[in-house]
Amino acid sequence: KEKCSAAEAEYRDIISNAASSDALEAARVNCLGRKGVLTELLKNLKDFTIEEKKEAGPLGNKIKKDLEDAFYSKKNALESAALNEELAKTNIDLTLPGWPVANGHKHPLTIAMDRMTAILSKLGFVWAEGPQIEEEKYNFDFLNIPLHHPARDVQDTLIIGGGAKKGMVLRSHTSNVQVRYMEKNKPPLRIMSPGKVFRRDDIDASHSPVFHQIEGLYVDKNVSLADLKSDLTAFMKGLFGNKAEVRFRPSFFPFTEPSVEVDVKCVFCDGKSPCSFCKGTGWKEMLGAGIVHPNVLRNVGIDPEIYSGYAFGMGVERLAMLMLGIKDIRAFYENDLRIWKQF
Ligand SMILES: CNC(=O)COc1cccc(Nc2cc(Cl)ccn2)c1
Repeated sequence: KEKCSAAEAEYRDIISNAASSDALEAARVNCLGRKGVLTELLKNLKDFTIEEKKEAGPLGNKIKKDLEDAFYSKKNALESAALNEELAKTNIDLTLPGWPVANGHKHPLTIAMDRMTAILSKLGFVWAEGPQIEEEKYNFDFLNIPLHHPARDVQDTLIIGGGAKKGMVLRSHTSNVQVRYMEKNKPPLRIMSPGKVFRRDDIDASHSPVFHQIEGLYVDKNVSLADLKSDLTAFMKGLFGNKAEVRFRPSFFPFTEPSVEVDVKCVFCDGKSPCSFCKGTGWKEMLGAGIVHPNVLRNVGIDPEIYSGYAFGMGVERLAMLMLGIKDIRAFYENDLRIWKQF
């Protein structure tokens, strides 16, 4: 009993004065290791009587446990002291938050395009694509746009040079896809053609030489303005919500007769207070449409006596600017993260 207490006192002293974890570990082995001082002392227990063991056993184990705890807590203290000393030397503040990980997201034009094509595909329109560099005949002639039509003037359309590319233009709408599709497929057909289109426009807040459009075309038997009105109303309600009000106004396009402009009631004002969105008219023009002109059907070999169809076209930037409240079309192409981080 005296020897154990003496050993305990001695090692408590060694522990409290231990200057390094190596010295501490060496002392632990000397005391509690296989050949340790205390281990050797406790081996004497086996020669004691049952009575003596009853008292000495628990006492010996308590001393052993207390010393183990003392070694352990001193080891912790030495290590954390060493770490704090290390940290004190550097000026790294470990409590600072980490760098925020910026989550990417789709470009707003892609978001707008996805929304429009998702609604149109639910309305049964199949996605069709075609060339951006197009023959004049598919961009103009087949669409009943006569040679003298201003749309064909060089100031409106980007003409690709002579040589092999003679008579080629950068398409000014995606109608070329519809024309090519009608040449190869017989009615009934119901297609949409999203894509990039080009105009000879100087870039400013509301014009860009490159922008995006979606066109739709439905050709079948007995297609009428009623089909056009119900389908486009569904499309507008899909885009602006079920409560959206839609208005059809007469218009003109060489490739449709009759032609209409489709307006949506202004969502920001009731049309009374002057609002920048609808210029106080209470309505916002969203897309153009019409019944496909019989000449166009004839040009692609579809008999207008048997078949009829409607078509429509809509700008994507226009919708994206409305959806996001963006005033300047150039924002879509300048990739200024200060803008796009807001969405
Ligand atoms: C941005 N686009 C607009 O404001 C108006 O676009 C429109 C209007 C009416 C019809 C069409 N497309 C079309 C295509 C064929 Cl193949 C035949 C007849 N029409 C595009």
